[in-house]
This record gives sequence, C-alpha cells and structure tokens, in this order.
Amino acid sequence: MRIHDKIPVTILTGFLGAGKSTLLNRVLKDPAMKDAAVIINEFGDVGIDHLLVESSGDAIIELSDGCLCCTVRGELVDTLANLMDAVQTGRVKPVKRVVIETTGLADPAPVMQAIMGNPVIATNFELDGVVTVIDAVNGLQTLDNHEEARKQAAVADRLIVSKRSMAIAELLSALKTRLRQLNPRAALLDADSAQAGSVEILVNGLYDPAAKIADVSRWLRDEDEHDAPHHHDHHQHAHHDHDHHDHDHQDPHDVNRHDTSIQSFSIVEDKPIEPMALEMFIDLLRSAHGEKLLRMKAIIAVSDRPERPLVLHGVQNIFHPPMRLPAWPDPADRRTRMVLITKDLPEDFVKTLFDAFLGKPRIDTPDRTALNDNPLAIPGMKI
Ligand SMILES: Nc1nc2c(ncn2[C@@H]2O[C@H](COP(=O)(O)OP(=O)(O)OP(=O)(O)O)[C@@H](O)[C@H]2O)c(=O)[nH]1
Repeated sequence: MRIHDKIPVTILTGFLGAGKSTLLNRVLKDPAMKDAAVIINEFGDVGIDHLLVESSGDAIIELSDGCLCCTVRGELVDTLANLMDAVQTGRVKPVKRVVIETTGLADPAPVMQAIMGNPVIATNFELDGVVTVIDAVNGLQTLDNHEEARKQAAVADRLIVSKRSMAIAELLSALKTRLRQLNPRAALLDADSAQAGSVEILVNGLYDPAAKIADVSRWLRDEDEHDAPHHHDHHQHAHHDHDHHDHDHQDPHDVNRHDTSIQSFSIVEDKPIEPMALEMFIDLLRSAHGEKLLRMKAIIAVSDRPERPLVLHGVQNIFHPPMRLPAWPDPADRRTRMVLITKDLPEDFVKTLFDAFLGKPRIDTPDRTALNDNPLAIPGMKI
C-alpha cells in the first residue's frame, strides 16, 4: 500500500529481441494505462521502435540514441525531472505511472540506481519494479553468453517468458531452471497469459533488493558509489566516465562500450526494394551469419506494395514472420530503414552484401552480375 503519492516507475527490460515492445504494446491497450508515460530508449541512429509502439496519446518519450545504462542515463534523469515539472505546472496532464523500456543491451543496475539513488528523482518517483522478458528460443544461450542478460533476469520482480510456442519442451524447462537459479523469488509468467498483457505486471510494490540474489544489492551499491558526486556529473560531461564498464570516453553512438565485438549500424534506402532481392539478402544473412546477427529491425518499402511497409524482426537465427503495416507510420518518410546489431559482423560487409543484392555496384566490390558470373559461385545459387 502506498503511503505517499510518488509516481511509480516500472523498468521493462530483456535482451535484444526478447519481446519487450510486443509486451508493452499489449499492456498499453489496458485502459488503466491511459495516464501512463512511456520512455523508450533504443540503439541505432535510425529510430524504429517509436514507429512501432502503438499509443493513442503523445505520452511516448524517446531518449536519444545511446544506451540508457551508459551515456543516456543523465538524459533519463533530466527527462523524469522535466516530466515532473510539466505535470506540476499543468503543461501536461497528470501522469499516474511511468514505464521505461531499456535497450536489450542495457545493464539494468545503473538505470535502477538513477531512479532510486538520485535525490531529485526519488522525491517524485519510486521504482515499482523491474519486469524482464526472456525469449524461450534464444534465452538460455543468451544467458550463457551475455552478462547483461543475466543481470536483467536477476534483478526482475517478474520474469516473462515469451515465444513459448516456438520452443521445444526440454529447452523451456532448462530455461526455467536457469532462471530460478538466477532469481528464485520472481514471479514467472508466460507472455501469452492474460495477466502478462495487463497493467498488473507493472505493479510490483516498492523495489526490494533484499528479495533477490546477493549480487543484486552489490550491483546497486556499486552503481551508488559510482554515482557519488565526487565521481562525475552527468549534466556537465556528455561523455561521462564510466569506469564501471571500463569504457571511458566512448562515443554515445557506439555500443562498443559493452563488448568491443558488438556493433550497431543502419541501412537506409530511398527506392523500394524488389521482393526477391530482399528475400535473398535476408536468407543469406540469416543462414550464413545468423549467430552474429544479434538483432535486426526493419521497416521496408517493397516494390510490390510500396504503400504498405513491411516490418521485419530478426533475432539471432530466428526471423519472425514479416508483417505488413496498413500504411507508413510517417507518410512523409517512406524510406526503407534497417537497424542491425551484430557481433563480429562488420558494417561494411553487410552493406556491401545489401548493395550487391540490390544490384548497386560499389567501388572495388563486385555487383550482382559479377557475383553471378563468378566461376567459383555455387551452382544453382543465383544472387
Ligand atoms: N511467437 C511469438 N513472437 C514474439 C513474442 N514476443 C515477441 N515476438 C516477436 O519477436 C520479435 C521481436 O519482438 P520485440 O517486441 O520487438 O522485441 P524487443 O525486446 O522489443 O526488441 P529490442 O527492443 O530490439 O531489444 C517480433 O517479431 C515479435 O513479433 C511471443 O511471445 N511469441
């Protein structure tokens, strides 16, 4: 029960492509969410998420490119302070709840600490819990390979397992065992369940680190020490120290602060793409490089129906069924936009491949004809 009326904040996290936006879209349909503000943070210099989150109002606030746990943390604090100011001065209607969707690569601890440990923010907001989405198909492997994913699971009040129907029973059961080790007390829910799609999942009660494995309190303490005034001031240094991750002086557009082999980049194309060329590009990327493709999100103008863009989601080896939107979210911008997050897969390689499929020659690189004429090409494999 609440004894004061601070605005509850829920952090929605989960690794790349786990299903955070899908869940958020469902929850936003709950009438109880009508007075909620949603803060979205996404990687990539070309924003796509905000185009795909369905909201009737203007309550979606997009944080600039960069990672919430790193360079954008100061911006989060400013955004919450500005939001409070706007509410108090009557410029926006009262906000009853805030949901922050982090990027899939975010370490949740500094984001939590930004809400609980910042005196200005903590006066008006309280952390009402962390909801973490875990993908049933890729989840186990992702937990093994990425520390951020383990932290996201360990700090959660609710663990939501998505894509259940796509996973074999053994994998699902192994995933649940692993999640229980990382977080014995969090509620474990299916993303398909009615409860997961309601505002109820966001209501957890005041965050209690003591209910988690011991590591959680330590991570938060580390962040608290790191945030102490003698360390740095977010507002004065856009590229603030971040010794916690040991990646000082990084460009805010650079995801390399997490892992030097991880890269984020985008492809923008003005002209509609032939369906066949698109299919072959995606097929090759997925079959030959799926392991290295952590995430791909795209809104695509396909030449057969350019007025109805195609939305494509790739998560490691899995490409979800493409979806046609009824119209362009912003009719003034009908360009194809793809955002990719890769591990050990260089930007130039992917861009060269894309151009080759589109039949665009690049200097010093083979075009489509040259690739087809290649005597070493695999027989029957036409590009
Ligand atoms: N079958 C199935 N597909 C899902 C489920 N949840 C998400 N997806 C699909 O997974 C893909 C990625 O979902 P998103 O909701 O965009 O994932 P995200 O975690 O927001 O992705 P990032 O913000 O890029 O990290 C989309 O194609 C979704 O349709 C689920 O429970 N079942």
